[in-house]
Amino acid sequence: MSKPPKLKRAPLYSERDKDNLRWLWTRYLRQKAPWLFVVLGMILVQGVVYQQFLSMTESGLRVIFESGSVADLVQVCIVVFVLFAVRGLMSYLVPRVTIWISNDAIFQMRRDLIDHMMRLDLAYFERTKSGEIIQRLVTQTQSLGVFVGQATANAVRDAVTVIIVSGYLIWKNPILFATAVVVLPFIIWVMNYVSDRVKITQGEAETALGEYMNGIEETTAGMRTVKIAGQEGVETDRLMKGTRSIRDLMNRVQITQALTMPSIDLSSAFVYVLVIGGGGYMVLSPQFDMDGAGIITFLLGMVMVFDPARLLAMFFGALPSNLVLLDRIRRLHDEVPSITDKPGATSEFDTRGDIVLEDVHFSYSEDQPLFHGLDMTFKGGQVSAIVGSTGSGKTTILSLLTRLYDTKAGRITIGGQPIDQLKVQALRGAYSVVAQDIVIFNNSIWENIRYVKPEASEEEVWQAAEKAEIADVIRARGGAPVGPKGAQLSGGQKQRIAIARAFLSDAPIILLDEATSALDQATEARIKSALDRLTKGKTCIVVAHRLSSIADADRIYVLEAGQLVEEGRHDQLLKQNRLYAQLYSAQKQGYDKKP
Ligand SMILES: Nc1ncnc2c1ncn2[C@@H]1O[C@H](COP(=O)(O)OP(=O)(O)OP(=O)(O)O)[C@@H](O)[C@H]1O
Repeated sequence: MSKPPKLKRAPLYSERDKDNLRWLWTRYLRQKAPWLFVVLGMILVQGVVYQQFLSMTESGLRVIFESGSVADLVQVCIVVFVLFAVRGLMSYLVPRVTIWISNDAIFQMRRDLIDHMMRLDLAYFERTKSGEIIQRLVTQTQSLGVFVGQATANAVRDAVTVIIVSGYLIWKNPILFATAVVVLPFIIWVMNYVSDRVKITQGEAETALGEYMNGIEETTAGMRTVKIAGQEGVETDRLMKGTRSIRDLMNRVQITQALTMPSIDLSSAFVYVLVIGGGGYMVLSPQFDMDGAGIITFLLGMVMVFDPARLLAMFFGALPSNLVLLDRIRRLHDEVPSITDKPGATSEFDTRGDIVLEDVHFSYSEDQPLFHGLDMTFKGGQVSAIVGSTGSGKTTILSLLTRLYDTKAGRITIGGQPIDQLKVQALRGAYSVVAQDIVIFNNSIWENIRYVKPEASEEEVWQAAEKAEIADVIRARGGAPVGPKGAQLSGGQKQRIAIARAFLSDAPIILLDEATSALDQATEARIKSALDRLTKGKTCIVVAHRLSSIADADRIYVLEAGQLVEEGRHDQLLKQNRLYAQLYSAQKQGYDKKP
């Protein structure tokens, strides 16, 4: 086995952890403060019950050793029974309240994370592995919630028991107690050692788990490609590598945590020996006021301190892992969306006006500039087409128009109004998009169409389906779900669902990004006439590879590596005999050659 890398020290309770805990408290727990006080009250009762139990035991023992009165003994037994009944009741009520508090905190945390995630920019999802997001929303919130609720309440109960019982023991016999706690520095040292290592390794384990989940997501989503390419072995190896590293890291975390218990056990054995030895000496020596009942009670007290102390040690062993989880969750919360409504943003704009790009600069990353000074005008009410070689930036223009990304410089206006002065929802609501990556849910086709307009009537949905030539497929399939991501549908059927959605939402601006690329020519021709009806009188921007499909566009823009190199109508561009004409004749030859 390779040697694990040397671990850096990570403070148990850093400034960031303090800040995260404050955040957790103010957001999710402070509102429940009255209930937390109730829990604390019940925990205090439990602690006092223990102290009373000790005191009653001592009295009971004295009754046995000294007075021998059966009536007194019965009385002591009844009180001890009542004390434990009270403790039992508290042991039922405390988890009841804390389970409710923790599950509600998990619920609120998940709700906030979902809300926040929905506001984040598309860019966040394009750089973050989906496994990581799933992990935060599912497992990390769950573990943290349980820890915050039940584990913390138990730890407080244990701490209260330790404090009250120790206080009682100190009051009874400070010298013997001081003798018993000489092992304390050793326990503290072990706890520090454990938490340092757990904290670092837990962070690595969470990252590995996120990658593993992401791997599963990618492999299952791409199973068609995996199978056709015969890459099952490669994918198995990839996932196994993930599981192996999770196993190794979890071994490291848990083996380190397991160090806590034996060291506590060893310390407790040491303490018992000291108490029996020291206490025995005190009983035997006349200069101390200590009798047999006293030393038995003291030993019992030490047992009662050590059990909760062991549990407290376990709690502190698990604390660093949970601080790591809290930090991961907080980091998702700290992601700031940049595409939001500006102050004074309006929903009022001329959706039928011209869409103008003025001196637009944009790049996905600093080292790969895409547009530097792009000017374009998409006339309101007309059909404009963008063509160009692959990767020239066609789809990116549509992403900028819908503010999935913002320009780095320059501006985009609709009807003269800059789009970043508009409410994002109002802007996006003005578009119907039929794109290449169609999102299909595992629901019926009918429900999939209705997704864009849940309030639509049954008739409207059917009309849209008829126009997009998908109604027959709906009749044939009935309400059967279409499989995850529409796996049971053909590419053309998915495209027709997207087109039906565009018909249904009936937005004033239509963006078609390779909208008919997966259709056969006969269906494309039929849908083309429906699309012509859909786009009539509306502003329509079409991104197309198949140039024949945009020959009648009012204006065609030709892009090359982010630069606008030509623009005009189809016949004008053919006459210019430059890039467009070359692309067109290359495609035409390709079609002509086809049998
Ligand atoms: N989300 C992204 N993050 C980083 N780079 C991206 C992203 N999307 C696209 N790119 C890059 O930006 C460039 C333009 O991409 P875009 O999708 O706009 O091209 P396109 O002309 O629509 O191509 P195609 O015809 O192949 O669909 C490409 O080099 C692409 O690799």
